[in-house]
Amino acid sequence: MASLNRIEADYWFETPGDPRRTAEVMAGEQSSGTFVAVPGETPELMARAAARVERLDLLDHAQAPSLPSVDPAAPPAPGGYRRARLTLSWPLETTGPSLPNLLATVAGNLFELRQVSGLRLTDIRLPAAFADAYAGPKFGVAGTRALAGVPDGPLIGTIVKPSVGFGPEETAALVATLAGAGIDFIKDDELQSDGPLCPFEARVDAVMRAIEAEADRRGRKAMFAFNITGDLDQMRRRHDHVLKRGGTCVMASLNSVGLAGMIELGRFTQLPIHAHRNGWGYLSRSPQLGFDYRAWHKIWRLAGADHMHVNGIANKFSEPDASVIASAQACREPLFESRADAIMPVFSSGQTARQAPATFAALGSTDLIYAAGGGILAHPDGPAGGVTALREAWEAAMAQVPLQSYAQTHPMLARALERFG
Ligand SMILES: O=C(O)[C@H](O)COP(=O)(O)O
Ligand SMILES: [Mg+2]
Repeated sequence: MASLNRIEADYWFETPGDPRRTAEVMAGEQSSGTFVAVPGETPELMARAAARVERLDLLDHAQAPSLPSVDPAAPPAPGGYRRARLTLSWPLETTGPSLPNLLATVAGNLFELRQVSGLRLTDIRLPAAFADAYAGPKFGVAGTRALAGVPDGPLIGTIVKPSVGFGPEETAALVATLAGAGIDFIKDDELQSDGPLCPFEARVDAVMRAIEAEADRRGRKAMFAFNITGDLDQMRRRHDHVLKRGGTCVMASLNSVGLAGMIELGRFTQLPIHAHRNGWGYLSRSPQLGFDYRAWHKIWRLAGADHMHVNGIANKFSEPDASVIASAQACREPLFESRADAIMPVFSSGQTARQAPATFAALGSTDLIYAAGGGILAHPDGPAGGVTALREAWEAAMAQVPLQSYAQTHPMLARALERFG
């Protein structure tokens, strides 16, 4: 982010009223003002504390409001619903470099304002004081590669599936097979943490025995992201247990642990944090409401996320490919000029060998974790065949050889293409 002494936030919004007046309402609501003038809101106070409208670009009109209004029976706005792009700024002095208070400021009581019929936070830019206050990712791309022993190329990964139901030993047996096949990365599914069916510590112990045994043979330790999602004490205890057993990654569900949870984990951790974004749909699925990933991910990355989920090309959800790639590219851009803080985008959701070429072509980089759950485990020759097939798919993608041609001399890839056609 550029060097600034004000916080900046970009929005897309839609309004039945005058866009300039709406922008001023947003700035007022989120700084010194309220719905009516109050004593003390002097020009001097506003000069030091008020949010400022930095830029307003008018866009198209919509015939109908994108979001329901307070009075659904109200007649349509005579001139239609004007859309606009807006940049607001705030003096750093009002919030200080505090992520939770930043969130309440740039994404607080805005989305429900009656003056808007659509509102989306599209980006944020922060003063360097935030870089002093938050260390950001401790491992990022380089640290993850070093711990996983993968100096270049994608990290080929999977998710333990069935997501829940296996006990510790069944999980470890699957992990032994995957590690034996040369996988780089495995994660718990977000549904698996510390239930009685698969207690956390027993799972870590069994899985790490399998991983260490394979690491002794191969000289390279597969990275397993153990899901430590819980309250603060639980997360600290689980982190320490993973560390003690030689594990190299912990995972947390961002929307479950919340921002304070992630900040605390970011400060505490001695391991990379694999940040799962489950729940993202309720923050983003309507294009006229919520967040762009570019804005949202910056907050969690600054809090300490080293890997962040971005969905995947031709995913099993509803997100278009262009949006997935924009998210992944955002993870690769530095947050601050003063430090290298790129993080690993995690492509995951219905990924198979098939999407490797398009992913590589669109991203133009192999700094990613490519995690295929069903796409590895449901391979006709079993999970080991799935790992081999996915690696072959990426070899083909990087060499720009069509998958079908490469499959002629790579039977595991050929079987994957048949299975996931
Ligand atoms: O947590 C995840 O990333 C998903 O469970 C992905 O699973 P899938 O590869 O089987 O879709
Ligand atoms: Mg999952």
